[in-house]
Amino acid sequence: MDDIRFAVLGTGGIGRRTLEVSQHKDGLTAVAACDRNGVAIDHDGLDVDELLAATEGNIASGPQDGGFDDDVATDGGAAAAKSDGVKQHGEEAGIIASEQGKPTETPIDDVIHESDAVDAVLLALPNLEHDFIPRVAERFAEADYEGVMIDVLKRSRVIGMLDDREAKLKESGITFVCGAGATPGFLTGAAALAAQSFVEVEEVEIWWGVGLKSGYEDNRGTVREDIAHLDGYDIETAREMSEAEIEELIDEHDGVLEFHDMEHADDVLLERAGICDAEDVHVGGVLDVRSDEKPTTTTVSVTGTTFDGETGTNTFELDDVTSMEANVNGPALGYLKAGVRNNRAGHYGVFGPADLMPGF
Ligand SMILES: NC(=O)c1ccc[n+]([C@@H]2O[C@H](COP(=O)([O-])OP(=O)(O)OC[C@H]3O[C@@H](n4cnc5c(N)ncnc54)[C@H](O)[C@@H]3O)[C@@H](O)[C@H]2O)c1
Repeated sequence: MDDIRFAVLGTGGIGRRTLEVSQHKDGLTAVAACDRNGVAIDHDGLDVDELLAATEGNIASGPQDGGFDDDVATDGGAAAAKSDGVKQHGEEAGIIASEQGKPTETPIDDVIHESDAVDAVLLALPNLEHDFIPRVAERFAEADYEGVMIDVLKRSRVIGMLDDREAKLKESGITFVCGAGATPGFLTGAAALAAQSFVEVEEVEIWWGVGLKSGYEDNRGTVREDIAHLDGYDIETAREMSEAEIEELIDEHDGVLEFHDMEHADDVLLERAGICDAEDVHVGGVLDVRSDEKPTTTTVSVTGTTFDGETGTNTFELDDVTSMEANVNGPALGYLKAGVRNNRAGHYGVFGPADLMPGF
């Protein structure tokens, strides 16, 4: 495939790693990156090493602003976080610490402005407002962007919000690949593949384990969103929590959070690919922020009936040594490349990870 020029929106825990992993893949050139405070653009290719070094331990994390009609980078809770002494927040954080970065109040619009020279945009933005990512997609469509957009969002309900905008995206020439991280994403694709033995799928069980000790500082955005899946919490309460409140909650659980029946889009993404009903998909897992070792092995189990009447369970298992960062960003970039192949073939609209696997 020809060289792919790509942009990353959001250079927090995930976006930084996307840039890093892209250096190990053929044909990918990062030409733009932004966070809430700044933007870096170089059509000949960003100096990724410099950008990563400048933002190491210094990401502009925290809840995104709620301003949907523009992308004014208000502090969105970062001031509260700063007063808690968390180093990666504050006015000087993130991309503007890089010599390639420029401060801006309109980081996403600045990337949209350059999007004629961009083949793919990876959205590693927070999902603490359900329609934030769909609205960003719409803004690219309104600017007649032609190319790929891909996100690593988790919440089931967001897929419908993207589908609602599909006509606009198609008209613009956008191939939007949604839910293409680890889960949903990698594991959704694995479930679609595992389902091929069966003519009828009864159940899909996804059980993940993540150990984040050395990556905890960099992944606070993800941890905050995961907290919204605990009993008694939702996206609004998680968004409003101070860093101190999050630490308190983590202390109460001795650093280990266990999740059941998560609203993960694997369910709707498998249903829209015709594999099973959304209600037959169950996602849960264990997050340990005090150990690098996975607290449990990540597995995908697909139970179904074969054409000749046998009932069986196909299981896909990740090695415990593969990190969350490897399992989100490798697949995200793989799905980005699959998206570009489709876009160049004129396939526009909204696609899930299971749509890019063998059909069912
Ligand atoms: N599907 C999966 O397997 C999977 C796994 C991990 C994380 N995620 C998701 O990835 C997303 C990113 O997580 P993270 O840990 O990198 O978060 P983070 O908080 O570390 O990073 C978010 C980035 O977005 C930027 N940002 C916020 N508001 C912005 C705005 N208005 N304009 C421009 N930039 C803005 C921030 O400055 C930051 O750089 C989350 O939604 C998380 O749930 C998905």
